[in-house]
Amino acid sequence: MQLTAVNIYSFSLSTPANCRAAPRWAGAWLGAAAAAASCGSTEEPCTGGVWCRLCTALSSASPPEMLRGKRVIVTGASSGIGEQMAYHLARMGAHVLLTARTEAKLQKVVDKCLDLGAASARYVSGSMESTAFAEEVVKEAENTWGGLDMLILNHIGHSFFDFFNGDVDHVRKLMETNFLSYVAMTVSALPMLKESEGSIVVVSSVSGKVASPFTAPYSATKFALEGFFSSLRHELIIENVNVSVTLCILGYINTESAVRAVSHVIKEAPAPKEECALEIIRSGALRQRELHYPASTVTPILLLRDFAPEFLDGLIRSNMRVENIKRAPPPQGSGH
Ligand SMILES: NC(=O)C1=CN([C@@H]2O[C@H](COP(=O)(O)OP(=O)(O)OC[C@H]3O[C@@H](n4cnc5c(N)ncnc54)[C@H](OP(=O)(O)O)[C@@H]3O)[C@@H](O)[C@H]2O)C=CC1
Ligand SMILES: C[C@H](CCC(=O)NCCS(=O)(=O)O)[C@H]1CC[C@H]2[C@@H]3C(=O)C[C@@H]4C[C@H](O)CC[C@]4(C)[C@H]3CC[C@]12C
Repeated sequence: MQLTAVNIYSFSLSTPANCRAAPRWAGAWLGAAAAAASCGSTEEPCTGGVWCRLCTALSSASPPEMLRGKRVIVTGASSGIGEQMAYHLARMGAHVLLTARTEAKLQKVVDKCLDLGAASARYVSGSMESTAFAEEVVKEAENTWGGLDMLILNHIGHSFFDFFNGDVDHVRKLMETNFLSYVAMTVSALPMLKESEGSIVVVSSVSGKVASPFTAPYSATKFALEGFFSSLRHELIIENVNVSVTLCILGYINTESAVRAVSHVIKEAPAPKEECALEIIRSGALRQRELHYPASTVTPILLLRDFAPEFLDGLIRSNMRVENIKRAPPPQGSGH
């Protein structure tokens, strides 16, 4: 096996020539030498997806050198997984533009990013309920950097883990925050991403693939992301546009807001946000189609969805302490 290794965080990364996903980023980010490398494997031709054994082996690597000096927007970066992504990117020497609503938290994250070694770090605060703000964030990147390499769409608006109470306004607001703003940022960023042959990373959930109780509005926004960005991926490929779209399918992660919302109901232990954040960055840098994290729970769920959907539905309900859900009152005028 002949591999081109790239300096790595704690592992090593190689670029196989028979991997359809690799030459794209290898050519653009690592130079012709890396792109010409070959792993020589004839065992399993790569599909460019998460199922390729070769890619899976390679994905035990982290891509910090690939991100050095790259210009990255991270949304929802004031807490949780977004905050952790900002720190990883900073350690990798990227330029980061962070956004969320709470200015005080963003300032702290920016300060820490600078301490950790970010090439530069700044923030724009505002609410993604407005597509005008979503566009403003991308404009800020254009004005500051004159380009963009990676757009990480991660924020979510507040939702409830509860029976759906008939609040249509909440569903509309959540669609605007969790879905429409993602579309608006992508539209504004595409010219710069085409220019840099960059990447779009969409942070979604198992809830965007399989519905569970108590997440109706949230789940709807995540299913919408899958439909929109999977269609967009097709169109970019048809038009030979070298911008990758990575959809991150996450299970339960130990962020404060998630643990607060569901720990009294969900029996399983959450996966660590730090590792999750690193996996998201890696999957984007490697231009993977999808990330499943943690794979040990997400991958079996997706298999059961296709082969035994009713069994899966029963399993989902039986893994919840439904008796611990305290119904919130319906909104006024909902007729419930
Ligand atoms: N944690 C989990 O178990 C899972 C998470 N995911 C996904 O991972 C991503 C991150 O989740 P997680 O880290 O847990 O979330 P957090 O609640 O920790 O973070 C949410 C972020 O979004 C920001 N935000 C909230 N409302 C708005 C708004 N209206 N406009 C702009 N920004 C806003 C928050 O900052 P501020 O309040 O300052 O605006 C914060 O930075 C989400 O896409 C989520 O769906 C998927 C599966 C599981
Ligand atoms: C209910 C959680 C959303 C909490 C929230 O409102 N965050 C924003 C806070 S802020 O406005 O103050 O900033 C849900 C977020 C992630 C969900 C979990 C998930 O996506 C994975 C699982 C999917 C499965 O279908 C249901 C259980 C999940 C653990 C799911 C539970 C609800 C969330 C924690």
